[in-house]
Amino acid sequence: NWWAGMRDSEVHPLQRRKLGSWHSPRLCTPKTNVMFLKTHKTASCTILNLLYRFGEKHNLTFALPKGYHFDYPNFFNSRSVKGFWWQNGQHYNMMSSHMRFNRPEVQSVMPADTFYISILRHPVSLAESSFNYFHFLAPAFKHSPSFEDFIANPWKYYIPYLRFNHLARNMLWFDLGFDHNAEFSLQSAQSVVAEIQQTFHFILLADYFDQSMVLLRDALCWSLDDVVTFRHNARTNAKPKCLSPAQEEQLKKWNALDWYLYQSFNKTFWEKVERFGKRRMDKEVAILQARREELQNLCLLKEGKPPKVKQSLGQGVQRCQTGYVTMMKHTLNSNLSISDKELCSRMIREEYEYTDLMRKKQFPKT
Ligand SMILES: Nc1ncnc2c1ncn2[C@@H]1O[C@H](COP(=O)(O)OS(=O)(=O)O)[C@@H](OP(=O)(O)O)[C@H]1O
Repeated sequence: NWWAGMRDSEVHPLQRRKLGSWHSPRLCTPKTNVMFLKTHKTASCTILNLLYRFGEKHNLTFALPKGYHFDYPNFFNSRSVKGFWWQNGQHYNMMSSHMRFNRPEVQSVMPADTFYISILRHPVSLAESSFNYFHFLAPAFKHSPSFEDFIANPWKYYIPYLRFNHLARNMLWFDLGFDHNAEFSLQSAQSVVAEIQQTFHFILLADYFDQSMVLLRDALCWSLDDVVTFRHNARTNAKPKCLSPAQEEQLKKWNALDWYLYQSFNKTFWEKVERFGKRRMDKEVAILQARREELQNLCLLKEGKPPKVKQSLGQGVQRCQTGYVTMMKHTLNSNLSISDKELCSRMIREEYEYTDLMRKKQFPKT
């Protein structure tokens, strides 16, 4: 594909038509009002990075928290948006920091034509990531000698409604604003999924990150480089340690609400892929990966590169290890040109630093 590495700006509009779907899926207007519900341990920092980059590039305004989240784990309240009350009638384009979703409050802050997105991850790999990352925060994890012990007998360590214990059980359900300790019933799970489908226009899957980016780009009518990312917030010490099928089943049972949620949106995700076209998807994923590779080679020191993660259409669970986390940090190549340095710095900028920067831009005096 001779155009694989091209930036959109380098492609003449007439050529775009010839290139087909990747460069010009249809005559569309890029969406600039986007609400991203940032769920936990789901590649959400990687998505946040691309949203901040897009916002910065197009001078968009963000509904920002006073710190780095909207008073999490409490339900979102418009009062936790910096400046919302004293800047009466403030219009925001984007909102993307951690929160516990609360639809009416979010809708009171965001414009009516906002495009709502969120991201889920397979509950087995999510639980493992959460156990490692939140080991000292979630009481249930803190009191478990090991992940295996926790899986074998979660009720020994888990007290419902203890602050931060939601990180140990059905945390996606919690982040989406529902009761993560509720008994599973098909009827109520179906009605929650229906409610989420009514609110959110697209639910991405971390396990199929690249496919998610292709669909997101299509839905938002954005350019290729807008959705090319480096992996953020990844562990450096992730040695693979497989869980047995029985342990995986136990985790799915323990997180029955999240498992139902994941299965439901996994189904609709692949229906979307079907409509998009499987061959078209494969082609566009390849283009995305080639561009990421190109940008990694340009931007990152070799030893700072994130590990390659294999993603294939048929594969679900990413099996992992236990232990305590150290996070991967990207390091820029030296001697980049000024413009490349700017581009690369944006791509590696972490959540806190980027949030501070956007806050400074929007509130220069505070
Ligand atoms: N591109 C891409 N594809 C797949 N997975 C990815 C990607 N980017 C980040 N990650 C993984 O997401 C985990 C971090 O998630 P978050 O950024 O949501 O964490 S946080 O809740 O904001 O702390 C963390 O998972 P674990 O490494 O398993 O802990 C990251 O490795």
